[in-house]
Amino acid sequence: MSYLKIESIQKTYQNDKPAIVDFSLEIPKGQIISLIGESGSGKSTLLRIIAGLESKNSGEVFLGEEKILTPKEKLVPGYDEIQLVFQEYHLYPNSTVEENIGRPLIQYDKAYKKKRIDELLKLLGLDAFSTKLPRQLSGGQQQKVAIGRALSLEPQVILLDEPFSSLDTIQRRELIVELKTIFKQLEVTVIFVTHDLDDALQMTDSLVLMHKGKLLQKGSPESIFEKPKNLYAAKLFSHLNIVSEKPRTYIRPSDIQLFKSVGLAGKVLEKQYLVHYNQLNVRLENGAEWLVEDKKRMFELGEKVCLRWDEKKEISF
Ligand SMILES: Nc1ncnc2c1ncn2[C@@H]1O[C@H](COP(=O)(O)OP(=O)(O)OP(=O)(O)O)[C@@H](O)[C@H]1O
Repeated sequence: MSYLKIESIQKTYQNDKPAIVDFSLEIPKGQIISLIGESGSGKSTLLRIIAGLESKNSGEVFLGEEKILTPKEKLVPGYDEIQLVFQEYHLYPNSTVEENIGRPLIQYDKAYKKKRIDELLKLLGLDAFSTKLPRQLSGGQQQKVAIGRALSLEPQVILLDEPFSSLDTIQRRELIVELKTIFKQLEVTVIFVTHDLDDALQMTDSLVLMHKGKLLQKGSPESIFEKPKNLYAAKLFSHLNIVSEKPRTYIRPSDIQLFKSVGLAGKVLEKQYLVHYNQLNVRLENGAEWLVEDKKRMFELGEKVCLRWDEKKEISF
């Protein structure tokens, strides 16, 4: 049974084009999904609507049986059960780590508060930093404090709005792996908003693509990679080379094999060393420029290279 149910949400900010267009999605309890979309596609607006922090023109959000009310319908907007975490940590700079985590528990019994803070410090590996101030921590640790604070009220749903964007790649990867384990352990339902496909894939194998306010495609990375719904969905995964003799047909660099002779001939214009291959920019005889992957690092600048691929790998729209 779906736990978080988003039904036909429509949202237009005043005098503007629609930010969310007929968006529906059902997420089972404890599932982690990544919501991917370019800037302005409506991701943050959708999260705020789910959290009950933003008005909408029509549609409903349900958490289990409970209908999520908008700020106009509820005296105190938002829900303890649904917590939003942002890119900016919004920590209290003069409060310690444990004080920051315990902030939402201000009205709770002292003993419970202490127990809950200790649990979260341990869960997040922040025990050693409990009396430190936010500025004494790394970016990744500060974000963990913000997530600890969001977890303090034992929410059912965590909405992560590009929470790792200000961290460097290594910090981000480590934090994603760590948090994924924690979220699974807590059986919390998570929507992870990002514009970075790699981050999304590290977090989950359940993707939702959002484009211009609409749900474009959802499913596993494999299914979207193999059958992208449009050019935007396809390009999220890799560059696409245009197969010029066929209308609206493309081939991915990773699906092209390179040979010294026989195949579509071209000349290496540029060579870029990447971790697993050299990326070549090849000018074909018809003047088109293609990106290909030289996995054996065989070809040099100016050299002739011949390209072949399986037609079944071509993507057409
Ligand atoms: N408070 C607001 N008032 C008016 N328009 C807004 C407001 N917030 C967002 N918008 C508009 O709604 C659309 C969706 O914005 P939103 O921030 O939800 O997208 P996003 O996918 O989260 O983008 P980003 O990745 O840049 O944060 C954009 O056209 C944006 O300009």
